[in-house]
Formats: sequence, structure tokens, C-alpha cells
Amino acid sequence: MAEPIRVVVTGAAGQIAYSLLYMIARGEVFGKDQPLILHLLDIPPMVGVLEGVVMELADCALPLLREVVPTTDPAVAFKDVSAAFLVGAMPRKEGMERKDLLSANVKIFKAQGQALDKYARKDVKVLVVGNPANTNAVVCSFYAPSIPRENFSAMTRLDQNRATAQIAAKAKVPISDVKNVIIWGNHSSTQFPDASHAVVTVGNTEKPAVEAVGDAEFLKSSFVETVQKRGAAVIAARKMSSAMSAAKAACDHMHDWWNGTAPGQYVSMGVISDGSYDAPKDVIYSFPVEIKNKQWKIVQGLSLDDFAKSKMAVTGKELLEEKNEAMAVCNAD
Ligand SMILES: NC(=O)C1=CN([C@@H]2O[C@H](COP(=O)(O)OP(=O)(O)OC[C@H]3O[C@@H](n4cnc5c(N)ncnc54)[C@H](O)[C@@H]3O)[C@@H](O)[C@H]2O)C=CC1
Ligand SMILES: O=C(O)CCC(=O)C(=O)O
Repeated sequence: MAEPIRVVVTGAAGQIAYSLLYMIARGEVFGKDQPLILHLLDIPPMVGVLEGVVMELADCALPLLREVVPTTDPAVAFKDVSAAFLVGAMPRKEGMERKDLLSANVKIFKAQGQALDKYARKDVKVLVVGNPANTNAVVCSFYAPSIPRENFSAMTRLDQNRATAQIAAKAKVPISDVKNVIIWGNHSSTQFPDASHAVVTVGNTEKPAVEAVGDAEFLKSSFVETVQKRGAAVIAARKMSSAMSAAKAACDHMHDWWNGTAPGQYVSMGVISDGSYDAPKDVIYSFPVEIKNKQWKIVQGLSLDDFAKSKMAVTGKELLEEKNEAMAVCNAD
């Protein structure tokens, strides 16, 4: 069996981590023959809760889990990690936009970028979940200059999963028969969920989603709005933000980054923008990517109509504004 790898989850005493840790420790992300040492980071007031999480992980009796390291010290948490799930941050409450969290959360990601730079492996794969995820990821990368920018990503996989589920329900097919739905831009209400390149298997035939769904207007209106506002809808219903689905999406994201995407299939990830599709450069923008040998590549050459271009411009502009605001907060520190 392989040597254990070290994986850190921040916000380890929180609600997303409560689902996420079990999935990682079961082998659903890094494989069923990859032993793990889990580093759990939270803040001092949560030490008691963290102890309970450690007890429960032990009580799960998971063969791949070789060691658990609970800590409030970033130097311990990030030491030699191969993968980092940066979940720890304040979640929004009803009536807030995700960017309202910016000034509180961005400082966490500055400090964690600095700690990653100092203590983590240089090939660490970093997934930022804590909101505003794209902007936190850009900040984290900025403060970790010794780690390639390509190693920082933000989670839009939950949006992709939500969009895929909407299309599967509308086309009346199992979720596994829908692929290549794209999330462009920011993990916010300006994101653009795009089904125009998605493919649905009906019977034994692959069809464009627009044909399988049979309702082009739906794909441009209520589909887009439902996905954009799904996080808020869950908060309104649960009085807490999405957790089980967020944990599942984090596993999907890291799983595909680690293991690669199937031929002809792409997934959406917030990654450093090179200006593809006229997105602003140097923000973390969600693109469709293909992954091989743990390296993502933005899918090129997809056609965009004026509707798509206008939506993508709005979300790109928001990301630039968020980045400027975040850097101002960091510089004021
Ligand atoms: N990108 C996405 O699709 C999604 C993002 N989120 C975001 O994930 C974040 C976490 O959500 P939940 O787990 O529901 O929140 P939660 O409040 O249940 O847990 C957050 C945990 O982070 C800890 N924490 C705070 N500051 C920390 C620091 N400096 N270092 C380490 N830990 C720290 C808290 O003590 C708490 O235990 C929120 O910002 C939420 O908005 C949630 C769902 C989806
Ligand atoms: O919507 C939020 O602010 C919290 C959780 C989240 O990001 C989501 O459910 O998409």
C-alpha cells in the first residue's frame, strides 16, 4: 500500500467538515488504497467540538485513516500537506450576499496563504470553499508566492452539481446521463450556469441538453436563476447554509483534480484566469476544465452567444471589484 499523504481540512469543527471528513477518510477522494493523515484546523473556541470530531473519526474505524492531528496552529495544520480543503470561514445568514463576508473572511485566507507558503508541500492542491470562495482563493494564492498559482482553486462544483440536477430532472433522466454543464465566473448570484454545451444521454443517444430538455427559454431563465439563488434558498429553508451538498461537491472537485476527468468530459473549477473567453486576467474565474496528471486545462474553443457573453462580463466585473476590495482589506492590515 502507498505511503500516507497529509490532508488538511480547515473549519474542521464546522458543519461542512462534519460531512466532508468522513467522505475523505473513507477514501472517496484520494482512492481506496491511499492511506491518510488528516490535519484538522479550527480556532481556539472550537477546541472542545474538535475533540468530539476526533472521537467520532476514531469511532468510524476507518482503515485508511492512519492518524488525526487536531490543532489550532496553522504551522502544524499546513505542515507537509499534499491537499488542503480551506473550509473554515464565516457563512452568510439570510438576506446577505456572499461578498458581504469579504472583509471578515479575506484575512483568514491571507494568513492561511502565508502558512501554506511556509509549511505545505510545493505541489499542494488547494481548494477554497469558504466564501467568497473565488476571491479568498486569489488572496490565498497571492500570499503563497512559492506555490504555483495553478495549485489554487475555488469551488463552483456545488453550482455545477445543482445545475446538472436541474437538467436531469427537466429531461427526466438519471443524473449520470447529463454531462458538461458549465459554471462560468464567480460562486455568487452573478455566476452564469450554461447548458448550451451540455449533453444528455436519452436512450442510447447523446443529445444536446437544449434538445433533450425541449425548452430553450427554461435554460435561459428559470434554470439560470434557480442555480444562482440555490444557496440562498437552502439558507431560507434550513436557516443554515448548504453543508451536505457542499461537502459532496468538495469531494467531487478534489477527486477529479487528483484522478483526472474522463475523455470528452469537463468539470467547472474556479482557477486563475489567463483571459480565456475574455474573462478578466488574474482573478479566480470558474471555467470548464479537463484534468490529466493532476493538471487542469481550460477547455478552449467553445462557442458563446451574445446572451452568454453578457452574463460572463457581469460576473467577471464582479470578480475584479471583489479582488480590488479584498486586496485593500489585506493591505490595510
Ligand atoms: N463554495 C461553496 O460552494 C460553498 C461555500 N460555503 C462556505 O463555506 C464556509 C464554511 O461553511 P460551514 O461549514 O457551513 O460553516 P460553519 O460556521 O459551520 O463552520 C465554519 C468553521 O470554520 C471555523 N473557522 C473560522 N475561522 C477559522 C480560521 N481562521 N481557521 C480555521 N477555522 C476557522 C469556525 O470556527 C467553524 O468551526 C462558509 O464561508 C460558507 O459560506 C458553504 C457552502 C458552499
Ligand atoms: O450561499 C451561501 O452563502 C452559503 C453556502 C453556499 O455558498 C452555497 O450554498 O452555494
